[in-house]
Amino acid sequence: MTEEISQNGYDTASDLAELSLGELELEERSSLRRVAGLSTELQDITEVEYRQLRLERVVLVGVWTEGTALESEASLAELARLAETAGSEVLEGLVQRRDKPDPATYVGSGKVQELGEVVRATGADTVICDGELSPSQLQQLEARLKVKVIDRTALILDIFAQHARSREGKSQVELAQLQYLLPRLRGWGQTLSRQAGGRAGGGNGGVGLRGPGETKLETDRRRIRAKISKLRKEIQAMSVVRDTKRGLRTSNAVPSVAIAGYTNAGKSSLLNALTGAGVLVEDALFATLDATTRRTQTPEGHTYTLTDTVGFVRHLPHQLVEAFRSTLDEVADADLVVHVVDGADPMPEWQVNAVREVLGEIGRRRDAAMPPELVVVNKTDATTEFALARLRHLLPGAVFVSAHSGAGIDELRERIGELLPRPDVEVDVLVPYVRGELVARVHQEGEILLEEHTASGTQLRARVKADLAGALEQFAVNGTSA
Ligand SMILES: Nc1nc2c(ncn2[C@@H]2O[C@H](COP(=O)(O)OP(=O)(O)OP(=O)(O)O)[C@@H](O)[C@H]2O)c(=O)[nH]1
Ligand SMILES: [Mg+2]
Repeated sequence: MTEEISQNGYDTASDLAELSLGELELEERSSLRRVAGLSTELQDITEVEYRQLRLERVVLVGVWTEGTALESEASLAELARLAETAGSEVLEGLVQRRDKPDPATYVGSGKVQELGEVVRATGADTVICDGELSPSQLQQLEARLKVKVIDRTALILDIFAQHARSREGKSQVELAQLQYLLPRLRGWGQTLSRQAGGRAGGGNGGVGLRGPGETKLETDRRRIRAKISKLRKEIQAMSVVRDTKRGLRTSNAVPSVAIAGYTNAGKSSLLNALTGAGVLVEDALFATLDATTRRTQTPEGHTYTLTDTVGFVRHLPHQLVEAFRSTLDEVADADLVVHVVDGADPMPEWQVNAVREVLGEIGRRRDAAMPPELVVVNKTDATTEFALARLRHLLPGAVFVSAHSGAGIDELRERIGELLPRPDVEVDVLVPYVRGELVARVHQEGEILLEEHTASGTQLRARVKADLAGALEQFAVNGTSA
């Protein structure tokens, strides 16, 4: 039977594995297990009414192929948060232990019936699967369950579609959605047009259906392909503007720091704590989709830029990585990546690995080395000493901060200052007082080794970047400016 698995296939290194596996009987392993505490909690009756108007009622289902029971539940809990972020009400979460997802129906075909019973009992109108399903898996599940079925990828794309604000962000999301839809066009075209019925239009097709809109779903692939290439060109044109802006910053020799990390880790909060930027902070996944750049200074007074970026998630749909290329390039082109980790998360190492995976993917695609990484554990105010000790051990060299209380922020400023590229050209110059702006630049961008005010100007020995060295060359003392 495909649904049974060999016992030693799951002996992971984790010390949790033994305990949780030991508790599970073989038979129970392949059954659908209810994950407790997943249902969306409603605050009061008015909220119930409000939600029922616009929300989907969803049942989540995951296939647990590896790792511990705890991990599989954490994965489904994250899916629940994603579903809620997209505006769904989570009624039930189920996990099936299996070697690998069933090629035909994702969960074992015998379990589809059980799942169907749960769907009917709870009155759900949508099933969300914790993975990326093939077009035919989606089709077959929908046919058997008689409700809409979407996968994790569609869910994440949906959240991005809801949160995109800028024209560039909207185009990027639409590109990703169309790429996702293209191979699924036939299967979805039938079921969607029937099920979405009267709710079509106004971008209100519900979870997984917002964005490109149904009329487009029913057009043929050629038109979608045409739209895809049009969007690609638009995004390309917009990223030229961005590159120019970035180019200006680099030619000014202002080092750049990119803040990357798992969604909801506190990246925007950290940007605010470091610069007082006032960027949107929200307890929601993927609150930030547009990169915000602010200038700030190291404790020594050197200016650098800090850019807040879109958050990552486990199994970030590759269509999004592709579509958000220009945004993610901010990270790849930075002089330093500040990798923010949510210290209060129950499985922070998952977050770290997922983020490093995406960073690695960006690096591979560009075939270039990624900038150095400074790991910052945030939310130290909201976690235990024990969890922090564990993280100190797991992430040597990390800085521990709380964007809320401000603890550790000064140390973080110092560490960033230390890790920024050092100016590498030593100059020995006498700058006339009328060129005070050059002296100011040396103070801002360079490192002063010696400064003296003489009758004919400011005498400076300093380390600066090549472009500033060029501007100072005319004032070199004894012609030794390099
Ligand atoms: N307790 C505590 N909560 C924090 C801290 N920093 C951020 N948060 C909270 O964590 C949530 C997410 O913060 P954001 O700054 O929006 O996180 P983000 O990484 O920018 O999230 P996305 O843009 O959605 O990927 C918010 O509810 C913040 O108030 C902190 O130091 N301590
Ligand atoms: Mg943010």
